Amino acid sequence: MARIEFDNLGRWFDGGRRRTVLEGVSGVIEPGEFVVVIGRSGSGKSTLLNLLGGLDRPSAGSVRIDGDDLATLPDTALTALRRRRLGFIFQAYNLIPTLTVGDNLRLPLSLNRLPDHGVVADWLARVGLEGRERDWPDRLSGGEQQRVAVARALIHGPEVILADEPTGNLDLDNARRVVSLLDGLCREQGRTLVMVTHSREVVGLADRLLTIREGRLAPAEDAAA
Ligand SMILES: Nc1ncnc2c1ncn2[C@@H]1O[C@H](COP(=O)(O)OP(=O)(O)OP(=O)(O)O)[C@@H](O)[C@H]1O
Repeated sequence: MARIEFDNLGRWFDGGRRRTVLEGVSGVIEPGEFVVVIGRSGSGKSTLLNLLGGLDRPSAGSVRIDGDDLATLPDTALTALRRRRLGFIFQAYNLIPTLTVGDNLRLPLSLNRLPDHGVVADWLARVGLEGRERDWPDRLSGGEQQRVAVARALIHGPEVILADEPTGNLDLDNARRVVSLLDGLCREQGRTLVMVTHSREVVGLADRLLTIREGRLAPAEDAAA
């Protein structure tokens, strides 16, 4: 299972003047942990998540997954690692609108050369959407679309799930359902879950909290402050 180590991570953007978004962020996420990332709007949470998932490259420092530094992996190896070992969930669901629900779920299977053999139907049942395989994503409610996105993130058996405000567009009931599904499935299968959220309720479910304050990691002892 994947161990994520990040060391002295920095990310800045050079416009007219340099804008530092993250600085000196270090830590380790152990296999099977549920880690929640919190912090004010604009503090750098999504930036950190994108760096951990290899969707963005750091300006300084490193991210290692099982010792492999993402920055030194060739693009093809990084793509393969993201595709096989990571699953992503976003606030806006990001289902492919021109594919049915079933085909959205088949995509990570075919990208990883895994057979379907009832896997899609099985995952739809797990997220409470049995029989919706032939529906188009836009015929589903927001909560249903996000549950498809949960299934799509997990269906190929990735070791790590990275979720960026997965409940940001949902009402409270749907938010609770999506989070308990994700938490339950990840725990049942020993997957690591790293979730950015503004929800205090989600914080209570997590094993550990990372608080980002103006681009830096707050010390653990005052993380809840
Ligand atoms: N490509 C970019 N160029 C310039 N600035 C950027 C870029 N990407 C992000 N930023 C800036 O980095 C800061 C942190 O953004 P980030 O999305 O990580 O914050 P966040 O904590 O996830 O915020 P929110 O809770 O509002 O989603 C913001 O001020 C943002 O404008």
